[in-house]
Amino acid sequence: MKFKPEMDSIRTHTVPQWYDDCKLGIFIHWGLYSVPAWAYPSGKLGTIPFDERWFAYNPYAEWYCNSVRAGFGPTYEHHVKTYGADFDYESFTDLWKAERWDPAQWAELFKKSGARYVIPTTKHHDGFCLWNTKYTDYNSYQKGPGRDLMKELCDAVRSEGMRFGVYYSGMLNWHVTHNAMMSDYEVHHPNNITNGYADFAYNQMMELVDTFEPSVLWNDLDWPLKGLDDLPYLFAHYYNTVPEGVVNDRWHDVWFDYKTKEYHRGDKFLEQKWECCQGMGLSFGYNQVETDEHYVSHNELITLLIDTVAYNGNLLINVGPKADGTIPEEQESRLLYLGKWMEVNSPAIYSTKPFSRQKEELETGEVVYYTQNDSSIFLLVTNPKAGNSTLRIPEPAFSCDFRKTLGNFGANVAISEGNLVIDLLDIPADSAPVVLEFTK
Ligand SMILES: C[C@@H]1N[C@H](CN)[C@@H](O)[C@H](O)[C@@H]1O
Repeated sequence: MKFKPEMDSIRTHTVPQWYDDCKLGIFIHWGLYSVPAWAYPSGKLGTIPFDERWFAYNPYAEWYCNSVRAGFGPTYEHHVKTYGADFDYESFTDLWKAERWDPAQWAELFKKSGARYVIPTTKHHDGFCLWNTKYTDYNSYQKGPGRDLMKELCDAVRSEGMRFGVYYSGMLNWHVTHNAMMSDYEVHHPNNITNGYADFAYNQMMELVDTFEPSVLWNDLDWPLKGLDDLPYLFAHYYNTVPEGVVNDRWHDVWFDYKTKEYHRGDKFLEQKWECCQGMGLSFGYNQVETDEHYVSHNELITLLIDTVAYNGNLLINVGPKADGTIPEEQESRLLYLGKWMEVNSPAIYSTKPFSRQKEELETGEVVYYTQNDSSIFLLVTNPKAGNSTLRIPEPAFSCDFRKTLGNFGANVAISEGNLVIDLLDIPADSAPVVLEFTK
């Protein structure tokens, strides 16, 4: 076995090329919380103080159970009015049927979006498992849909040639703890997390590795503090089982292959491989309260991908399916639009590296990004003006030859008075970002 259960050995693992090259993944938050599918769209993570103002007004619909446990606030009031004060969260297993779910349809849509990996929630904070785990009967095979949702999805994703990863909520399990979490401290120090629970989480993670051989282990929030000594054994087993596997950075700083960001992106890492995850709206789980205005626009989604890739990141964009197994039209429409853009412009995305410059904001309002591969430099112009316009880029970062535009628009390129001058021609109204390729 190449990897031994000791951190000196684990630290020899490197990020496999596939993960660096693929750039775009699909996150899926689907679970019991998809039945009520209700949250107060209070604001983006990072814009609201991480105290009661966040936890009792949580825009994350997948936090429904905790929001109700708060005992006050809009979600609690909605629950009492809709289901009654005595309706406990576990009873949603009787209402979750997934009656319209076709995993092949999901996989086809994700493939069309240009995504190359898919990471579903196998168990979110509520503790309900979406695979036929032997460690609890609180799972989708024994209850609710009566199906091994993860096995069906894994097979469908892989049959479309995409990689399958697993999200697991290691630190939180609200089927085990029963108090409302109303502070960041409580989230990272849940009471009642015993050695027994740490063993449960370890055993489930090992079961996920052996059952699915996932390309990504995406643990969330943190790992049970009583189980930190188990992690070298988990990582060694994982890397020996899945040599091209990667793990994220939410394991109590014990180890990571790549760093993660969630919604707020701040300073990017650039030197360190990273991944940004977020919903298309304010929530990961489907929230029936959200309308199109809460969602990033179609072009903003593409810019999000560009702004991530230009800085050495991957974008893990989330899909929140409805309880019946259908994907909300607003989300499907954005994935198809992204996929159409990728059909033409993916050479500037897949298998690229950051350039010496990543982003420039021009005086005329356009924002220009750069990526590169071994033979080309790509210049990606977000929010280009409709019709014909001229971009002036002072002190250009390169003087190589303009090769072509990617897409149905024209461009004339010249160096003038030390500026790279680009005439963009025939840009449609409300255009998606446009890309020009230069030869090194
Ligand atoms: C991807 C997101 N991670 C946060 C924890 N930072 C979760 O609390 C949230 O529900 C979602 O799963």
